[in-house]
Amino acid sequence: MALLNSFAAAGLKNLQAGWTINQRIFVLRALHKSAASEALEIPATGEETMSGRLIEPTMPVDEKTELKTLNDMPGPSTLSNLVEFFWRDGFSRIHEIQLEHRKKYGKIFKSRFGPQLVVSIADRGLVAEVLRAEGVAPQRANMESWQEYRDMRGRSNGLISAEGEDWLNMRSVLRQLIMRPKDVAVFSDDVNKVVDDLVKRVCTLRAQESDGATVFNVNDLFFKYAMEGVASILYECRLGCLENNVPQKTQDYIGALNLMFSSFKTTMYAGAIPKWLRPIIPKPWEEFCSSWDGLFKFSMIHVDKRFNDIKAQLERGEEVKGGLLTHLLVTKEMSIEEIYANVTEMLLAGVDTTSFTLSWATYMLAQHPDIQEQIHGEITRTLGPGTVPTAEDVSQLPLIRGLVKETLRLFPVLPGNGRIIQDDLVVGGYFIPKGTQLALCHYSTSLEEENFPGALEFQPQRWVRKDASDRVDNFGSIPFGYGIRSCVGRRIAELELHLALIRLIQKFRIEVSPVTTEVKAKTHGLLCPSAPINLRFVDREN
Ligand code: HEM
Repeated sequence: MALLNSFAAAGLKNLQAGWTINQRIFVLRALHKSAASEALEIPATGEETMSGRLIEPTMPVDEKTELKTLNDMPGPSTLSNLVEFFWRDGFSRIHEIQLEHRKKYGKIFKSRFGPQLVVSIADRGLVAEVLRAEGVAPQRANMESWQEYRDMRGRSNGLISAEGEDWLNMRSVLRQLIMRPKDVAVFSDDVNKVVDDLVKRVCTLRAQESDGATVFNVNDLFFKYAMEGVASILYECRLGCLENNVPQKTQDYIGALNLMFSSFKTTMYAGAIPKWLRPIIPKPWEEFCSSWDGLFKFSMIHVDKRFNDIKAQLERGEEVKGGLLTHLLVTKEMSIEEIYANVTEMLLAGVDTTSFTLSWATYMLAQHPDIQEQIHGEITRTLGPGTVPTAEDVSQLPLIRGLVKETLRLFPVLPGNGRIIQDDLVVGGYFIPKGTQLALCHYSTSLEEENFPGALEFQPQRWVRKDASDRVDNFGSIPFGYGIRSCVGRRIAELELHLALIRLIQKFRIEVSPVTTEVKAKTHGLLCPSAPINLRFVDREN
């Protein structure tokens, strides 16, 4: 017992790496009763969630419980995965495959991709267990190709690609600056100026069409809005994305970004193709490097410019004022290389994610005119007609927040997320050894009827809290992740989304254009529209 207690005290971390699986299972079984429920922070039975249902304890604390191993776990064979992904274009249907596999194999299943084994978790309670058990520096995925590029060019890592202590240090700097709504509320005015330009751009684009209302492929427009918005915060300057003539440097950057995403499969292969094959198949790696070169170059130009402006101001004895970048440059909490890497990776993470969410949200509004009217009513009643909203106003507009949450529930930009577990773990009755790659199936849990009654319906009001005791932390839908490694840009994204949507709904009635056929989601790295979404923006009377 003393032995067990000392293990329990040291947590699961101390399970010796050199032990056989059976030895580790033995100790975990013994720990099961005494400590595992604490170590894994299993949610208490009866914990209430937003949908009013209970999180069931998924690891029954029962003496007779036998832990199963990965060998016992169901899942598709390597052959069927190969057919699914390479023959049936599974890369663009990863979200659908999640649903199919959940139905066929249950809440937890394994898949093999060549030598790589992935354990998929497709259940709200199990996802909660995994994320609540995370250590101080969780690892998302294997970032070898990102790391190789950075080593080759002598570049630092940003938050997305960093691990361990490096990541922890940078995360603790950024967390204090942008993780709370009130931290980002100071960017309201800057974002609102970008929203002004978005509204003007809608008017310019629709005026070019014969009906004076249609904007074709709204994602192009929202991509430019998201890039301009996030750059106004990260670089503290405007890029001119929403102007008629987009400046050449900005166009070059957009080209690099598109190369990174449009050749998603190619860049994925860049990581998957062994190094010795590169002389024979050089293109994926070359494209991967050249798009990173473009992204870094663009960030460096803007960071250096701000650095030189600050230096000049200091030399003139002027007070230096500014936002996030100014803070990082002045306090030197990060090295200049770390600043380059972080703004580069944040810009990369912050553009498509936000623009796809805006495309889906406006598409949903157009398809549900009654809901659009309810939201318009809430905005008008709360703000008065035509008032430009600020970040503070958003807390008074639960339906706008519900609109964003519901959009991200139905279309989680990251349909799945990854973790490489750093300690042996027991989840769903299985022993999963340290180092295993987990896939958290957010798309599938978001569409689970048990988690969200009427799961396929668009119901922003389901997120409106009835009173303060109404819990909203539903692990069924966590589009920004959860915990210490969750999205650091969440508050920035929400600010951009809320302010843009309020203004668009205030000014326009958004309708589906007759030339739009039903648009479904496809996976292209992120969950994105499979066809252009064309919408009509009709002036409202008020
Ligand atoms: C709708 C918009 C967005 C969504 C849905 C989203 C979602 C996510 C998700 C799911 C993760 C992984 C979390 C995890 O592993 O637990 C993530 C990570 C991250 N996101 Fe976002 N994101 C959005 C916008 C942004 C924006 C605007 C920025 C930057 C300004 C940003 C910067 C990042 C960074 C740097 C990380 C890595 C954090 C880390 O590893 O510490 N994201 N995001």
